[in-house]
Amino acid sequence: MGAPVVLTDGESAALALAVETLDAVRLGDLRDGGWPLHAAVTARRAETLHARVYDGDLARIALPADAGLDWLKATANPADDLRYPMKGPYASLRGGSPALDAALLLLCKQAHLLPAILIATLPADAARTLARDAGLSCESLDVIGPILHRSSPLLAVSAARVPLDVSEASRVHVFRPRDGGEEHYAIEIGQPNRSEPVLSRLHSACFTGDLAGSLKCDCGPQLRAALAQIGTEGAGVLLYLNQEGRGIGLANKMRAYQLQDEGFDTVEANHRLGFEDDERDFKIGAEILRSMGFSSVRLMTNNPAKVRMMETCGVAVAERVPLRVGETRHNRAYLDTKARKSGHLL
Ligand SMILES: Nc1nc2c(ncn2[C@@H]2O[C@H](COP(=O)(O)OP(=O)(O)OP(=O)(O)O)[C@@H](O)[C@H]2O)c(=O)[nH]1
Ligand SMILES: [Zn+2]
Repeated sequence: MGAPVVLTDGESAALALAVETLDAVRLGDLRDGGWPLHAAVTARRAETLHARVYDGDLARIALPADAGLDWLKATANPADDLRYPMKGPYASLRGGSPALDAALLLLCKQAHLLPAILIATLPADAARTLARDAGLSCESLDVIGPILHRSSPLLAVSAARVPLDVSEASRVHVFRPRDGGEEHYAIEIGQPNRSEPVLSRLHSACFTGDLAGSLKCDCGPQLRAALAQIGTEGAGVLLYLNQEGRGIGLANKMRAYQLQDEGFDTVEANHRLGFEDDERDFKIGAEILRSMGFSSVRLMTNNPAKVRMMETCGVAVAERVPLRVGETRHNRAYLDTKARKSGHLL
């Protein structure tokens, strides 16, 4: 929404705004407050900006006195990186704790905004008063930090029979994270035996591939092939996880596609935007399977990270079932990059 958020760590506080949704009026208000301002970006974005990283996976960047809205937007958004390659030089801050910045960057990612924030630092007492007077959300790092850093427990909300073309004996289950995040779905086909490895697919949402028939990826054919195979075998589960764009959201995936049209590959594009190669939380899939009574799977995937994460989360992978379908001349380079950089198996 672009509303400011106040986050305190006891003594000091950050009054923070996502750069993506910042406007000139709010920037003016923040400058008028007279508090020290800085920006925070992820280490991935800092790398592209040639800013020094002193804080692990993020960088706190000093705000030049004359830095306006354009400077901040360009710092957050790589859309103009090639047109304005000489942004900066950026001076990174060091010393002090970056814990508030880290939590705020996570909040940005969860809102599917570009991970870049403008932060005013002020004493906690003053921040609490300001939040109360202005009706702003005021959170404490003690409370919100642990919630941001772990995945939210899921609630099984509802389930019903939905006859599908691949099998009439299908049920759709809906799961809702308790923190109000995206819902996820499970399609259960037939009556899988809970005491044996279940044929399953963890599918990540891809609006362009699943629904629109995009040739840039292999998601649509993978979705249909997995359902068809489960239907043919007569029993299994397809999890449809709403982690669009490997967890960065559709708006950012389209930004990544724009960068890909400029010549960057799928991994480089994510990094330039400030994201990791893959921002998905694979634990969710394992949790849903366990809650449905499954402890062992025959996992349909080419992605070894999914296999590892399943095992780590207590779901044994009895077999990896390859899922190689949907190669086109548009996605050949994309699939090669995934094999080369993300370890996908061919
Ligand atoms: N950020 C980003 N996401 C993409 C891109 N292309 C596809 N996606 C998303 O990637 C997800 C699918 O992940 P993939 O890496 O293709 O495959 P996987 O799920 O890791 O592995 P498999 O199980 O073998 O399919 C979906 O959420 C897509 O929306 C891209 O270029 N950039
Ligand atoms: Zn896709």
